[in-house]
Amino acid sequence: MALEKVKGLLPEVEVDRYFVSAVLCGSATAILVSRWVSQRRVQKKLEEAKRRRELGFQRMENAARQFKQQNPGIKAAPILSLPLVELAAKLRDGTLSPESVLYTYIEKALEVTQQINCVTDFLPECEEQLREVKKQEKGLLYGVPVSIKENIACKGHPNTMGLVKYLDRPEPEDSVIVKVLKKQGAIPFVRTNTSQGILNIDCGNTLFGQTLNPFNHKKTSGGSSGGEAALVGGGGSVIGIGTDVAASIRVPCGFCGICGFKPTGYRLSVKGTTSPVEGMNSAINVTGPMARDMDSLVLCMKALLCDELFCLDPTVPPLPFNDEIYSSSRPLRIGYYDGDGYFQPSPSMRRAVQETRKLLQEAGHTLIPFTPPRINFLVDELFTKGVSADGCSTLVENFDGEFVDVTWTNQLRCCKMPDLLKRLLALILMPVFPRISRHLNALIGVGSVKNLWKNNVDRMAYRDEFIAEWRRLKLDVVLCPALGPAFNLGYAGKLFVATTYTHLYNVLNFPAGVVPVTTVSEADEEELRHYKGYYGDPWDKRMKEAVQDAVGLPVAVQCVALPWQEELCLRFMKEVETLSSERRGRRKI
Ligand SMILES: CCCCCC/C=C\CCCCCCCC(=O)NCCO
Repeated sequence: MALEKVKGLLPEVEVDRYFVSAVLCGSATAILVSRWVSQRRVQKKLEEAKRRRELGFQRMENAARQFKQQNPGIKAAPILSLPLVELAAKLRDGTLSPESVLYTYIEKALEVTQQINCVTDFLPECEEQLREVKKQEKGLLYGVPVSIKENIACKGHPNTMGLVKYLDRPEPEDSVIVKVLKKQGAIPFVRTNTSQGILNIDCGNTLFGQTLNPFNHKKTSGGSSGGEAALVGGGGSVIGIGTDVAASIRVPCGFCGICGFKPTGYRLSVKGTTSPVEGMNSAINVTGPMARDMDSLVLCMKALLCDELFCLDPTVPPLPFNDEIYSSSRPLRIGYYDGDGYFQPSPSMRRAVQETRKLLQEAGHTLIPFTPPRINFLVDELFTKGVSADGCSTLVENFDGEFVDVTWTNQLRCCKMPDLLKRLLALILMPVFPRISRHLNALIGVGSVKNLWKNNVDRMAYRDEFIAEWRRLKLDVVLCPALGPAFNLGYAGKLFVATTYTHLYNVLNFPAGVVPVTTVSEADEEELRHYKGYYGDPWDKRMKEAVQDAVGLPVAVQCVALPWQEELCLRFMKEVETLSSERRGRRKI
């Protein structure tokens, strides 16, 4: 009846059924064919990139082999075991030649990447740089081979972030950070793997594959600077540079048992580095050093904070490294917390903080409990809503036409959901899983420019509140958990929100770094069996599964200072490193 009525309202037109079916079938075929053609194109590009990558590896392998044959007396082990400070000193005084160090590290990096797939490409121009450094005045990093995360521009190489669409865009010039490193005599020699699109704490993409943890191949190296952390942790590089907008230096460093430092945004240059959501300012993207020990991080920061940096990027404040603050031994007032109220720490994360707190107290510092204010508001309203202010459209566009890596499918599905569905699901989930419901709501974004400005105002107010509490307690620094231990493969891409411990300090824009202090014990593993999480929801269940089977893996703590107090933060990190390594030494006796 109703259909008849509607028909009656429509103008009388002769419809040729065969013609309509032909048009529909033709359109469907055209769509399928064009999709197939574009997938073939992507596939071809992927294969070509893999072939080029292999050729690059072979070329460097040959160069290293040739050098070794010509210099049979050079032993790798004594070079590879030198911490950066000693290595740099030996290079400067001529005890070691830049060639011997570079080719030794090339060989080692090849060996490490064959096991855990952490290097994306070798930089053949490192051989030219080898000749170049000899012509210039010896800098603080004279002759030191340096590894670079793949989203930091090296002239002639694309910043792909594991996305095929960027393969054809070689960078026209080095990033400022790379230029400064070269000015200081360093030799960038490899680029390292990232998560696809660099907004993930895993490290896998369809271009370069999955990077594994150097200590346990069933675990991820973490991300997004996971290639860097795995290479340094595996001994294939003595110093590397990563980027961090939420976790990407600190999480992989924690997972791979090395030190990593995220300075205040703008203290180091990000010119020439690609960010996961270009233009987004709700969490600040930074570059920072990653290395096996604290002295290496400090030497790298000293080298980077030089006139060359201030001249190449005038948006960086001209603040050279302040040795007086770094060298001070004045006792500190240290705030601490072992859980943030959003994601319950794993037993080893909490123990790492508690044991470090005790060591610091015994060393004469004052430890004061500290609670980050309004954590749900910070995570859902300021971080997640801020990062996805555009309803995730910038990020989703990045994945258009790409084969999506398994480490991303879960999260991308959430991001791609129509707003109405996100809202509906959030409503349904609210009574049972309130945390997941709030997250879904946040992924809708802010809706208007006016709301984005309001979000910015809220962020500033939150920062003032945080600083006021810090000041009320007269704190110098804060000690808190670093996410860990390394997740089992397949979990990181489903546990983005476990980055609360780190992304808080990108929203606040405070300097923060991680230092490994302990390893997972049998007792931690046993305690994990009773882990319920703060909410008992599917995320908590996943977290428990993610960190299981980790006995012996490294666990770090996080050290934080107020903005622009990089030197104080590094001093605190160094103290934590010294105290925990002394304790480990005592335990061995
Ligand atoms: C725009 C979509 C947002 C999706 C959901 C946001 C929630 C959590 C995201 C946290 C993931 C952080 C991974 C680490 C990112 C990072 O620091 N990248 C370095 C970039 O230089």
